[in-house]
Amino acid sequence: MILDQIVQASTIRAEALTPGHMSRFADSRSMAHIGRERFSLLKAITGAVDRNSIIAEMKPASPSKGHLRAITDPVAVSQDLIGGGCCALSVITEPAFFHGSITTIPAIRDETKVPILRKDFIVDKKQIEETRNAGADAVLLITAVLGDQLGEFVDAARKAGLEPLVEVHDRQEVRTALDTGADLIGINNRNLKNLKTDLSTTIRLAPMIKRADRTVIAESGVTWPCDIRTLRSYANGYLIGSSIMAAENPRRRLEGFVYA
Ligand SMILES: O=P(O)(O)OC[C@@H](O)[C@@H](O)c1c[nH]c2ccccc12
Repeated sequence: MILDQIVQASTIRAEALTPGHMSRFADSRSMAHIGRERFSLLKAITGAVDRNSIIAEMKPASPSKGHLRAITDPVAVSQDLIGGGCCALSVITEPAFFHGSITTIPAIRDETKVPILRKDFIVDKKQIEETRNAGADAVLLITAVLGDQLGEFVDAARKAGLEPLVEVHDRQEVRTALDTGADLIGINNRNLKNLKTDLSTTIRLAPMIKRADRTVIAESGVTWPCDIRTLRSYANGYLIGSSIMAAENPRRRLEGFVYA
């Protein structure tokens, strides 16, 4: 199963993280911590009034789609997406299966005046510290990966000054996620076991989350503006990667979602 392989590779990388590695992105101007202003993902999602809240994802490749877009100039890509009206950026940092890199975050952070979400398979608390030092504002925590450790990781993220976005895919995972007190819950429409997407996952799970007064992000499989219209009464925001990255003009594709 692909998820097991990705988690295994992430675990090996995380075990190799040393304190020197974790602080290698620290801002030289302020020694231990980066000087970048902080941006709230929750506020960015719930604060948009005249547009849809889109988290645009910088993703070079994926196990399901293969090559999407070479990101040779991350600053240019991120500025293009911000110009297109996204409320936040998601940066995939997983190297082996998604061709991402943690270095993309420090490369763009000083120019980026929207929240930055680090998207990876977090399995070790050392990665939380690494995420903060890289300059991210929020971190993805996957319920299917962390299981009963989820609560601990939510607390660790908050302690590090990061907003956790907790990812779920079924009812049991929603219950686990709600128990941690997480404010932001991402419903992954993609089944990580067979990589198939089904937008009705959001329609099925969102009411449980809204009833608990939490914010819902619809993740994966949003391909066209009509998908936003389908999910509008269920989700507060949308996380979109492949459709934007594979478009000939990513900014224009993003604008279609923002103003759908
Ligand atoms: O490219 P899409 O179908 O728009 O999906 C984006 C995002 O939801 C997807 O990349 C994703 C959701 N959860 C993840 C966990 C790890 C890596 C990637 C992901």
